[in-house]
Amino acid sequence: MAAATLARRIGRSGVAVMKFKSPPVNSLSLEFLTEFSISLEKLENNRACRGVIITSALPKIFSSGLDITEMCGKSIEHYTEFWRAVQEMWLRLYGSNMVTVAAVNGSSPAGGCLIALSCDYRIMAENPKFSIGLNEAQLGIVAPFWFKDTFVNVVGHRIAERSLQLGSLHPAPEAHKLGLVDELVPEEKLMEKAAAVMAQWLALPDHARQLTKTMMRKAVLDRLVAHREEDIKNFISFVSKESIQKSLRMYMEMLKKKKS
Ligand SMILES: CCCC/C=C\CC(=O)SCCNC(=O)CCNC(=O)[C@H](O)C(C)(C)COP(=O)(O)OP(=O)(O)OC[C@H]1O[C@@H](n2cnc3c(N)ncnc32)[C@H](O)[C@@H]1OP(=O)(O)O
Repeated sequence: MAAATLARRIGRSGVAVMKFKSPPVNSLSLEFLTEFSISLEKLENNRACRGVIITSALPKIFSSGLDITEMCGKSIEHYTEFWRAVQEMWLRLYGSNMVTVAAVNGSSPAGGCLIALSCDYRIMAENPKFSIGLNEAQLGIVAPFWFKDTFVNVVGHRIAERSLQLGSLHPAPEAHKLGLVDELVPEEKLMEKAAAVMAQWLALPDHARQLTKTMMRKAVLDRLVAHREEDIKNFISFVSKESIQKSLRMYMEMLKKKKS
């Protein structure tokens, strides 16, 4: 892979630490997603690895979500490959047998939030400037059903419905109040806390924890597996619309203008 997006380390405790490192904002490009899925697969197949802590090596950003440039002005073939990579990443992470802990050390909109939601436990730095949420509606796009299902499974139907319709990005304290993240800690204590939570989860017998996790998540995972090709077609048809392309271009321009 050309870009070193991730670093991995498996300690004696059987815990890997994955650090997103794709400047400037850890956006989820096709290359990033592919590398992330391959790393997850390798860890999953490594018997020495029982858990993974996911965090960012960049200051202030966990992940800025899907790379919007991958969804702008590209070919049908590219959209197909990109969306399959997004699906693959989620199927691997949400369906992982490992204990997965997100140490959210920065903002985490949309696809970045999905990554955190797909873990077993979320700890966020208690900085009110950091926000998290599925803000797709703000971009004029719609979070697919499996993003929504993952969100509902974490916060419940009512909170998910309101937050999704409004495309809300919740500052860390609000995200904690809503149950979107499980704990807030000072940023400098994030990794120490993640390791302590991991140790607590790993104290249980793997088979019992894994079967329970599968029981809780199987219906949602199976739904995407059964409708994967249809979901790709829906994505292509949606993202190819001129009105959606215009919304995405305007959003990118707004991001650039914000700087000047
Ligand atoms: C049917 C479709 C379903 C799709 C499902 C999911 C959709 C998504 O995940 S869409 C992505 C949603 N993400 C966002 O809305 C976040 C957008 N970004 C931001 O709000 C800010 O960039 C952020 C808070 C993350 C960081 O702020 P800053 O530290 O101030 O950085 P900048 O805003 O200056 O950004 C630096 C640089 O990165 C570019 N950028 C940011 N986000 C993305 C992105 N998601 N994809 C591609 N590029 C991104 C930004 O434009 C800047 O570029 P330059 O101006 O060229 O430096």
